[in-house]
Amino acid sequence: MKTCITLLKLFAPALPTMLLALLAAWLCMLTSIGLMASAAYLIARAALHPMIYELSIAIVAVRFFGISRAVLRYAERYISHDATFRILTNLRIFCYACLEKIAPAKLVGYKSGELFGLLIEEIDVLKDFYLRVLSPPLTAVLTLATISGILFFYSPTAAIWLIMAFIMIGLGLPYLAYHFNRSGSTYLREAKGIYKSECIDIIHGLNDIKVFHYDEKKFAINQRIASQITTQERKVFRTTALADAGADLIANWTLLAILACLIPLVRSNQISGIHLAVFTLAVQSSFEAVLPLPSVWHYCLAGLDAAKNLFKISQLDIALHPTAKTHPNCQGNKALLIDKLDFFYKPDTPVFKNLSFSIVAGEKIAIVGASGSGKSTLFNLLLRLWEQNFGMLYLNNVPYDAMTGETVRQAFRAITQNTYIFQGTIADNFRILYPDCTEAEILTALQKAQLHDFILSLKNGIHTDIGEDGNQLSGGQRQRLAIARALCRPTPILLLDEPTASLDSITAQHIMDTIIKTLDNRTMLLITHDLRGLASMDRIMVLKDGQVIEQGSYHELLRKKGEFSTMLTYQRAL
Ligand SMILES: Nc1ncnc2c1ncn2[C@@H]1O[C@H](COP(=O)(O)OP(=O)(O)OP(=O)(O)O)[C@@H](O)[C@H]1O
Repeated sequence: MKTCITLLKLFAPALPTMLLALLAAWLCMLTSIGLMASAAYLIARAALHPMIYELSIAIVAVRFFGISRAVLRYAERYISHDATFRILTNLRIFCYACLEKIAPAKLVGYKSGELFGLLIEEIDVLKDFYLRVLSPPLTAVLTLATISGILFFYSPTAAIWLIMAFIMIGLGLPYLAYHFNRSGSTYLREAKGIYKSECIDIIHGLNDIKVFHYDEKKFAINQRIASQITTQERKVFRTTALADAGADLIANWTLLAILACLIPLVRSNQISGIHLAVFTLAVQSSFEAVLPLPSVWHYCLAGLDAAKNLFKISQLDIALHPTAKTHPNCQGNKALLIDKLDFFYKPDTPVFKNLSFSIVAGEKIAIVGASGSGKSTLFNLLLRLWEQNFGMLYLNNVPYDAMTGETVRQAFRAITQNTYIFQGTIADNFRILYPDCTEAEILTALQKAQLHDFILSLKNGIHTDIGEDGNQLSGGQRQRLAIARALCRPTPILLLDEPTASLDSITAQHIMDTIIKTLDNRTMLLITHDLRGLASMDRIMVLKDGQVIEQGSYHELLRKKGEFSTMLTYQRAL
């Protein structure tokens, strides 16, 4: 029920268009019935060889209903598709806004196939909810009310037969189809999600699949799921086809029953034989409104399930940022305070326990530590991509809980281990971040990242298409492009997670020198495994078991001969 209400709220902006489309559908159905009735009248009357002028009204009626039916059908399709596209726009914006707020923290349990399904398929199902689920029953009810009302005037029994037939076709058959197919439909939805994840897995892992000769096994798994889906789909469509056939059978038998009610009226001269033909064809034509109903259940269930999945995602945002209410101004140079922070991905394996430290505005800090010690996790918490379990983070003395994730992120620019290069040109990748960015700004940033010469050697320069995730660049070039993008405009705090890991040591050193020069008095946090070039940092923090076990300047730590000094000695020896 709650899902239906939320769904209808999303449909609300398209309500006037939907009502207009419904009116057009109802009028179209009436003109369709009018066409059959006037044609029946014309044929039956013509069979009695009347004077031609006696048929003129019937001829005009046939023309009128014939033309207006086509016009109304066009209008109905046009308006209902307009309503559908309005709904689609609302749903896409809603879904994207929800995903954007909760990614990545609350999406960990989701497979990429499921998310892909959510963005494409589930929204497609919902977009048709009006056309396939809401409109057909409403049109059927309006048509039934009109035709049974007229029929009731001549024969109440015939009207009752018609109402019963509509109920059986519109409710009875859909219920039976639902009953037989419920588990099949649920299975289909789940299996399709798994199938999509498998396909995405194959696309991402194509190289490794080939290298490790995993092709046959992987494709066999995929084929098995695909054939299970086909078998189940066959079952679902068989039931739907049986329900459609049942609907035709009920319609024809009801027509016979109505004829049986009307023939005695002809005998007793209460209606003429011509009227009998008119009623028969009008009733037969009215079934056109109810015949699509047996398949409504299928679309209705699919739509409600899709809506549930979508709204589940919208609920996750409330869980992620429960207390974000104010939007303090976070511009200017920032200081950070991490106070008694606890964090875990899984309750039994904490990443941080009671972690506390502070960063003065303008400080350049390196965070080092063994692999898995929580360095990248710290960045994710600073960027509020994840929420801490206990403790608090402060940005310029403002607690994170008092800000939205978006406000927090405005203070940062980050190069993470998985920085994504968007599909399009080099310039596009800058303009995603800064839409008004000039060519000169892009070139200056590229120069800082030592990518300038390479880009200018390309035929189309910064307008060169670099493919999906920059796959037409080398790993090091992709990394330098990410650095250039982050340095394009000044930002209060720069977070760098191993920004030069795929670069040769000379280029890496040059880039780090440029970054530090560019930053002036702005804050920088650098995660690195390369301990040699850290002398220029104000402070180095060593993370171990979720704690800062050592901190100080490069030379202080060397003198101390603790963890950092040991790590550096090992690295030099290597
Ligand atoms: N999304 C996740 N879900 C569950 N556990 C995770 C997730 N991301 C990281 N972890 C775990 O959290 C711990 C810290 O990981 P993190 O990536 O922060 O380490 P790191 O110090 O950056 O490592 P590296 O130097 O190898 O990049 C690791 O034990 C890792 O297995």
